[in-house]
Amino acid sequence: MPNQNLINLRERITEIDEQLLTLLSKRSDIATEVAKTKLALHKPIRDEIREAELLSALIEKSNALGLDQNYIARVFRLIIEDSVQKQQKWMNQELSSTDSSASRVAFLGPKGSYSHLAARAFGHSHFDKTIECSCHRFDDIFEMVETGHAEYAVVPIENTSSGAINEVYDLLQSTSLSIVGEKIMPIEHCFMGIKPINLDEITTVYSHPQPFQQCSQFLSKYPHWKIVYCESTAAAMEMVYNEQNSSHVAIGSEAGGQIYGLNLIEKVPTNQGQNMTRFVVLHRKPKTIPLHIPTKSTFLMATGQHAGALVEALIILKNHNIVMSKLESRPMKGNPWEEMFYIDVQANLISEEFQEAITHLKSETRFFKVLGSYPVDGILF
Ligand SMILES: C=C(O[C@@H]1C=C(C(=O)O)C=C[C@H]1O)C(=O)O
Repeated sequence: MPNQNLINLRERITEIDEQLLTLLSKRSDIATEVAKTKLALHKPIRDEIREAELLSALIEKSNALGLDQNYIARVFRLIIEDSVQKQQKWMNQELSSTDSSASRVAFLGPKGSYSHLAARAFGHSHFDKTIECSCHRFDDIFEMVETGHAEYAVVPIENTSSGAINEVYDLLQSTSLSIVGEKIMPIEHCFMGIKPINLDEITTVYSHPQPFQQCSQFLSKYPHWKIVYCESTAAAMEMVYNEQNSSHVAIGSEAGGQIYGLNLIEKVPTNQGQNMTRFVVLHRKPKTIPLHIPTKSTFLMATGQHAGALVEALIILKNHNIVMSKLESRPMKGNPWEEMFYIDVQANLISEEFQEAITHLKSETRFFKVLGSYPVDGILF
């Protein structure tokens, strides 16, 4: 016979839990109202400043109430994450009911940049009509898609010579968008000019610092060339076109140069034989990829800070026979001494083994989020 005191106490807990549920449901309804307002105001769903203010106020209050602040931070991060997901889902439904036939693709401009070429290649291979949305900054690209001003974003994530593009990794931490494709583009630098000339006729070379760095060995053979740094390879090509001086050339892509009416003079060898950039395609809704298509998935996780925490998480992948193809880490937003891990695996979100691994990983990590499953190298399903 259970003790009456215990029964009474449990009744009180049950009652409080029910009140918590009602409050969570009320909070969630208000979040949908917030999403409606944001859609009307063209604002993105996620507001990191508001989240940080909310969390620090709650942590302060939790101290005063004698509650553990890590526990409170974890609980409220989960509540906020759920609220963001719900709002994004609601916004997706609204936007898909007013979808236009043309697809808008956002990328880092200006036109003629390598990102533009990647966005264009993606658009051409998937839609009848693409509207190109050139943006000045990476966060503008994410915002365009989050707010429904564009359907897809094409952003570079890593380059074989210069490594990870940290700004993009950091934006992936807080975005509500999903990765739905990847595209690996060879980056071939070319001398582009207003007419074909011999290399010894060149006097001035325009480009972005990166191509200069990537081609430095070849360029050192021509020490008399004047080097002029520009904001982008596209800006360099525009400059050469505007000057109409045949001894001035730009280093950029052949296709980018054609946009500015320039001709290919010669390809420029890079110091490292193969120069490639991997782009990812982002969309508001995740895609389901059939199991027979070779698929990759990317997820984020933050492990606990005890010894061997990362190893334990990776062993879960091994135990489920999941091959990891990439591991990157970046400081966690709002918590710079903790690391967020970005992991690419050769697995499909709908596969049984990956689902099982996810269940285990969720129980072993402090934060876990799948960014998406997508066909290997470029084919958007
Ligand atoms: C509800 C909002 O949207 C998002 C969700 C939040 C929350 O659930 O508290 C806070 C900020 C936003 O990232 C909001 O902007 O207030």
